[in-house]
Amino acid sequence: METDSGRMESSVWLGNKRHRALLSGWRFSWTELDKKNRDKNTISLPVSEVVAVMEGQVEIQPQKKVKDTDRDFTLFYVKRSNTGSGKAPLWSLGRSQFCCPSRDLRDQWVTQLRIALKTHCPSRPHRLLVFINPYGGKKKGKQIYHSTVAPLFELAGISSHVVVTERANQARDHILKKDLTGFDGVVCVGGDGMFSELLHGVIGRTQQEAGVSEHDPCVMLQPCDLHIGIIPAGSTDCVCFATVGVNDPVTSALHIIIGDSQPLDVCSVHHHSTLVRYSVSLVGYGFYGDVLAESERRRWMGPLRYDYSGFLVYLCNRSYQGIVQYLPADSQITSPRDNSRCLSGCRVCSESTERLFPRSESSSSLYSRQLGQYSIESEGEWLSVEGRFRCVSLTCMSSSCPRSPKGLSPSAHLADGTGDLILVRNTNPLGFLTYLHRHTNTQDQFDLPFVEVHRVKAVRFSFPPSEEADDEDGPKESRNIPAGIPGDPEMLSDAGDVESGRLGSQQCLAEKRREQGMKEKGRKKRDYLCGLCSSKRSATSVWNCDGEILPYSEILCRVHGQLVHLFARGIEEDTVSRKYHEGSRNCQGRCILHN
Ligand SMILES: Nc1ncnc2c1ncn2[C@@H]1O[C@H](COP(=O)(O)OP(=O)(O)OP(=O)(O)O)[C@@H](O)[C@H]1O
Repeated sequence: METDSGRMESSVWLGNKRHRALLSGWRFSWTELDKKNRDKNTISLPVSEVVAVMEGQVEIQPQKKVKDTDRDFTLFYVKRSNTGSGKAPLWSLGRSQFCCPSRDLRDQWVTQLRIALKTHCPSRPHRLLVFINPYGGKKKGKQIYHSTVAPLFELAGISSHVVVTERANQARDHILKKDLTGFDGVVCVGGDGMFSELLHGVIGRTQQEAGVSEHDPCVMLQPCDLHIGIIPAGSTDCVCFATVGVNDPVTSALHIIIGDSQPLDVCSVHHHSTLVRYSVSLVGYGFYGDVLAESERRRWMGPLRYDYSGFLVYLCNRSYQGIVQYLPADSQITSPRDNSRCLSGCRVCSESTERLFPRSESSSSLYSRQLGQYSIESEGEWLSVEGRFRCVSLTCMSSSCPRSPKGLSPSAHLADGTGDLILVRNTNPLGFLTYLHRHTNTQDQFDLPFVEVHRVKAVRFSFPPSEEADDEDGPKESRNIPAGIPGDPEMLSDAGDVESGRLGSQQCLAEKRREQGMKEKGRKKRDYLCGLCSSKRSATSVWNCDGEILPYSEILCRVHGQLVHLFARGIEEDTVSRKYHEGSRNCQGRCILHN
């Protein structure tokens, strides 16, 4: 046996096999030895992934059993298993039971490992406030928490205060108003709606305490200290998937236990001088707004309502007029088309931490200095795009989900202080279907003539002055001809109208009448299909903000870099993401795989 500060080595037994156990700094390993004392297999893990060290022979699954033997100790740790489906690895609770030659040595191992845990994992939570939505997803929130998560928290020595919600917004109000002294984090057991409640509560409370007005879009919001954990138990768990890589309660619970910390950009949405909501995944107008509005009317259908509504809205074939202004981010740093992916330990995001929070003697004083200087108007040049759009989307993350493993914007970063603005101009139904379908396969959804994507810091959406009250089928269709889009039949026919008008020949007029007749027919067909949707055919859509309908159409969105922290570490690398990088020609060595 050998010990010195932070290092310990000795023989131990696992079952009937002799091993050499070694604790060296931030790693603990055990190596099987053969009869001639030669090394066989080694298992090595970072101390930060040790969940607990217990004296005796301890089991917690299927139920807790403790045999208080003299020479044994049991180690619980994070174990990864590949799902084989290209997703990030699932985490489960690994367990190894060590037998030492003496009780003294056992006690030394337990002490040294616990000291190492304290030294190398200072940010683990000790006390958590947990909100369970009993009606989220398949209504299994309480069961998931009590049978799967609570035993893990107990094993790790985390005490939790559990609130089972009785109404919507109870979790948000609790965080805003109640005393939270002593809590190291808040956790939701539910879906994206529950996460959003915690997000609004945590940001709102932090700004109240700092005396910052959330309504001012130019204000520098105060970053939040209280971490947020998500135990996925909803029908949509996109935020969990995009920040952990899988929707699995055990994986998420283990990330919370070991105190992982993932900063996250948040987008504030304003209408004039009022804060409307915060968003982390999607602020979407047009198609995504219509699908949400449609699905809200069909809540009785359960999770199936999203597919059904998506299908109906697609058939309606709608597009909407608007002006999108955006403040571009520095394109020298990253671009939404650089084929990189924001994975665990992302260099782009950590360099952005340096940019957003440069080291200084007092970070708070730096913050207050920046507060006075920031102005959306003065930051660079706003660019403007006007036209008719199938959808306008802004996302602060890839927004990947099990159905769309690459997400809305595959190269978006979780914490670089930017969002990706995706503009899908009006196109024919087949073109739009191609765009939607590319979210589910490896093809580039931005490589289409009617799609553009920009990395941005802020976005404004408004209507052209003459369009606000107009109906979609009024004369404006011919007034606002979107910029020429090669290969788009619908756009080409509009451009043809203008050309024929200039020639003024009888032949062209006859041609134009024929085309208008066809358009009329097409419109009748669309009107019929729209009749299937419950909503009235309208000149404007609604905004879908992380699954909530916004009450305003004209909005200003601003991205706040690393405003909150989740108990997560981003998506761990898997074989699919490696293929994705290897296939890329534009990577320029910025993605973490090339670090
Ligand atoms: N006890 C409750 N009763 C009614 N609504 C609640 C309750 N607790 C939370 N909510 C609300 O329910 C909404 C949906 O919850 P959650 O996201 O957990 O489940 P979900 O099944 O994924 O949601 P969705 O119905 O949006 O798909 C949230 O917006 C939340 O505000």
